[in-house]
Amino acid sequence: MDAALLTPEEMGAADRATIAAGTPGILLMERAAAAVAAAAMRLSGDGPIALLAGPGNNGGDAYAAAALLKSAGRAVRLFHLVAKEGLAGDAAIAAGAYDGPAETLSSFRPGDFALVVDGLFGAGLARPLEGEAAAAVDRANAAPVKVLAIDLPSGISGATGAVLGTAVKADATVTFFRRKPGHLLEPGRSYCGEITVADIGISDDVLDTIAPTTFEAGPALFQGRLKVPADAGHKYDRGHAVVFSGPAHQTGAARLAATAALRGGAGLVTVFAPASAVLVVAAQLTAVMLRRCDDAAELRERLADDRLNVFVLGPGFGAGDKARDFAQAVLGAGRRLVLDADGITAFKDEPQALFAAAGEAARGRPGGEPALVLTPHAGEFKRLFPDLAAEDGLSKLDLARRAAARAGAVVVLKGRDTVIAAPDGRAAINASGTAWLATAGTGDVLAGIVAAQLAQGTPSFEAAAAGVWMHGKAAEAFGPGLIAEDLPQMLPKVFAGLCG
Ligand SMILES: NC(=O)C1=CN([C@@H]2O[C@H](COP(=O)(O)OP(=O)(O)OC[C@H]3O[C@@H](n4cnc5c(N)ncnc54)[C@H](OP(=O)(O)O)[C@@H]3O)[C@@H](O)[C@H]2O)[C@@H](O)CC1
Ligand SMILES: [K+]
Repeated sequence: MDAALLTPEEMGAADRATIAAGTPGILLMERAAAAVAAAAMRLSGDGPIALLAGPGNNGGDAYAAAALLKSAGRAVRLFHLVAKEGLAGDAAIAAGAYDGPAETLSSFRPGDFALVVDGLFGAGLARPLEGEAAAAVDRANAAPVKVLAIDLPSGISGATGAVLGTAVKADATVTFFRRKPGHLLEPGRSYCGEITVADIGISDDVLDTIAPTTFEAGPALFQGRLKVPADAGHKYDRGHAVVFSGPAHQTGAARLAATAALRGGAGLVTVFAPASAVLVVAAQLTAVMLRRCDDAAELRERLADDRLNVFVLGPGFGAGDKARDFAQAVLGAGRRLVLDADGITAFKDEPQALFAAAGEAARGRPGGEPALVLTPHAGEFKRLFPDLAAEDGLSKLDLARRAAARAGAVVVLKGRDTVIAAPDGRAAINASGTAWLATAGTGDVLAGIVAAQLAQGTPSFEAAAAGVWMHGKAAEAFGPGLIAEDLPQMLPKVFAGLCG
């Protein structure tokens, strides 16, 4: 449960369960404030600190942090959106215990301070910022002053990462117990700066009843399900992945995916190429094998070999009838399929045919496990799910979840904050990677790495989450100047970090 991300409602439930079990709310607030004060000391040097306090418990944290900083001898001034008398509950108690200077938010001038601590809104943000609060945020953002956000930068939705009205651009954010989706989803992630998760004494046991369904895509989520090569294992224990190549003039994408599948841990990888492309592909492959596969009839013959357990279709393939026929043949044979790029586009006029085949294939698998993994970027997503893409107010998390449920597939909605969603409602947000991943061919590599995890027998949701995370880590390991070909070569480093 270390990977869990809590929605603001789930965080409220964690808070209430902890209070009901005997820890007073004001104690949680004091611990939260202690973590904020420690970060503020670190960030402010010896300079003066402004604390902005909103109308709820986020403001309460600001009052309690102000009291701690003041008693540590620091120069603090507090600016409030609502006077003390307007506060309730723990926030009122914290405000009552603070005896330092407090002024209205309209008199806040960021230039007077070394650090601004943002305690305007956190998990309780319910609508766009406006008026005095929005003006204060805009002043802070325009000034060359460091900002530390309490829980979330004010204006960022904890549930979706969206900016509501305007939002604080923080250098650092201190949150409590577990992060929220808004800390990892863009644009929220870019507004948070460096994120610290403070332990305020909420027990992990509360998660048993909350049963979170959103996670960070990282080892804490998938490591227990990942297959690492066994000491005495045979290459067939690690599966046999097949990547379909396009015609002779576009084989590069399949070769990239195939190399990535091999480096990603598949025991064997074969490229299936049309007769016209066989010589071109053969000239450029070594450990990856090659077979001719011209049409659906030939593919059905090849599918009689049930050691071929995972297929990648789409990179450089062409988005015509053949892509649809091949995808349906693979799913019809009950094999797992990573459908990417042209493979996705091929179904734009009849997505239901794909979803029906995916549903049928899943029903034939143990536990109804999804057989199809879709890896669209935003444009491809729109082709398969135009109504969802057009609907207002859906976060990337909502989009991927709704699509996964409809398609009976694991959906990997790609981007800087890739979301992986399963039909059962679980979703993961990836935070690994660098801006250098936005380059040609990296999607082909991702499809190959995901296929490798599937080939080894990792369940579809975890395999997709692991593949996305590894892909990002490979980019981080390479650093600047990355092109797609560099990613597979970085995978040994990623595995070294994972397997020790
Ligand atoms: N959970 C935990 O374990 C712990 C949580 N802690 C802290 O509590 C924080 C959550 O506190 P919270 O629930 O009081 O919400 P918070 O963000 O302070 O704001 C709610 C207030 O803002 C108002 N309001 C909303 N939007 C607005 C807008 N645009 N413009 C103007 N007003 C707006 C809203 O008004 P209403 O919607 O009711 O009209 C309500 O009055 C959390 O982030 C963390 O810092 C810690 O103390 C330790 C333990
Ligand atoms: K805040």
